Amino acid sequence: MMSRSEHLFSNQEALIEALSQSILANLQKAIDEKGKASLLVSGGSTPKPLFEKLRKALFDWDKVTVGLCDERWVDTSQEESNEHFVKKYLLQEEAAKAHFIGMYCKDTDIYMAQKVCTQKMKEILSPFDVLILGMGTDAHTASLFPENIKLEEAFDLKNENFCITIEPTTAPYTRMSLTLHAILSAKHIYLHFEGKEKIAVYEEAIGGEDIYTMPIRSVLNQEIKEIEVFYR
Ligand SMILES: O=C(O)[C@H](O)[C@@H](O)[C@H](O)[C@H](O)COP(=O)(O)O
Repeated sequence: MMSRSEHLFSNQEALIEALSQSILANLQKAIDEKGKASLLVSGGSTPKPLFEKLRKALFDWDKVTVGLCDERWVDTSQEESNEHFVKKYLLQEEAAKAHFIGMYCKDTDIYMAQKVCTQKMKEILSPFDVLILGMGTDAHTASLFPENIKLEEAFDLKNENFCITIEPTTAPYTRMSLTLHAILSAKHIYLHFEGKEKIAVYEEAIGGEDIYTMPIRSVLNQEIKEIEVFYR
């Protein structure tokens, strides 16, 4: 049976240090095996200090391609864009040498974009080596929001689409999200969250079954892949 491994920290510095070391070690393993690595990251406010740490690491960043777990469908010049966020906080200093493949395609209708994104990700980023998820206090992960009409399709492991459009009813912006199938295809999956409120959400998530009310459960309570939880 696959499991969750939990890494609980008492302060942010120790968490970021351990998480960044673990991520870099797994990227290095991929580079040793196949000469390149892919790193899928999430948006939100939590990853900022992690990105600021990672970007300083002396590493073969030119062998790394960075992609996204989800994107808000706004122009990449806007602060709300995850592409904007990743370019601003991760792809700097040493990590400026990394390659980047975003989800947003300017002149494509978002529903067509599902196909374009899936194709791009399968060709360039897959197999995913390292994937880092976040979690909202409503128990969403990537852009898989609770009680959303698209969740059934997003959770269907026979659905080979990597990307799905979601219109959250509880959060702004139409989104593009990785599907569960895409998330669980990653070799190393991390969940990173911080704060008491999210710890309570996490405890509730691992204690229950309904993945539609708490989408993070689809990742936490499955037996296909191990998930490493870094939290404080
Ligand atoms: O683009 C997004 O919205 C994210 O990828 C999302 O899934 C995020 O990880 C959580 O919302 C947590 O966000 P915070 O770190 O801001 O709480």
